[in-house]
Amino acid sequence: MSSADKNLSVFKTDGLPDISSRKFAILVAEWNSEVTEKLFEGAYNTLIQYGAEAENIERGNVPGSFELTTGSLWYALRRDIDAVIALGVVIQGETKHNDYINHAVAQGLTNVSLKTEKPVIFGVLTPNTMEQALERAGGIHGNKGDEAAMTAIKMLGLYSEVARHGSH
Ligand SMILES: Nc1c(NC[C@H](O)[C@H](O)[C@H](O)CO)[nH]c(=O)[nH]c1=O
Ligand SMILES: CC(=O)[C@@H](O)COP(=O)(O)O
Repeated sequence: MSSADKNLSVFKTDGLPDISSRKFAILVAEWNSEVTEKLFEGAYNTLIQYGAEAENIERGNVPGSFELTTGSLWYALRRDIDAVIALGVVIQGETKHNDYINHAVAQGLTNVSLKTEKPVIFGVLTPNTMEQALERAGGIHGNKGDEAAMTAIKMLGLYSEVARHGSH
C-alpha cells in the first residue's frame, strides 16, 4: 500500500499509553531542510497532542540522513531517553548515492533499536522528487513526522504491556 492509498497522518488512536513522563529525542537531518523542518513540526506537534510534555522532547541536528544512525545511537544510549525519532529526506539523485544512504540508514536505525531495546523510528522520506517529498511532509499524503511520532508512542505502549506481563 502506498502513501497515496493511506494518509500518513491518519491512524488509530484508541488505547494509547500515557506518555506524560516519557522523554523523546527527535533527530533532524539538515539536508533538504525545507522538508525536514516540516517533518519535525509534525512529529513535535503529534507528541504534544497525545500527551508528551514540551520539556521532555529534545531535538538534535545531524548534517545528513546518513548521520541519523550514529546520532540516534548517542541519544538511545542515554538512560533518560525512552524513544528516538529520526527524520530525514533522501531524494533520488543522478547516481546510486541515495540507495546507499537509504539502505544504510534503514539498517543502521534498526541496529540501534535492537542494540538499545528502545523504539528508534525510521522517519525518513525516500522520494524520487522534491514534489513527492512535500506531498508527504504536510501535503496531500499527510506528514511522515506525524506517523513517526505516533509509531514511537505505540511502541512505548507495547513495551509497557510486554513489561507488565513479564513482571508477574
Ligand atoms: N543527498 C542527500 C544526503 N546526502 C548526505 C548524506 O546523508 C551524508 O551526510 C553524507 O554522505 C556524508 O556522510 N543526505 C540527505 O539526508 N538527503 C539527501 O538527499
Ligand atoms: C542522494 C542525493 O540526493 C545526493 O547525494 C546527490 O546525489 P547524486 O550525486 O546521485 O545526484
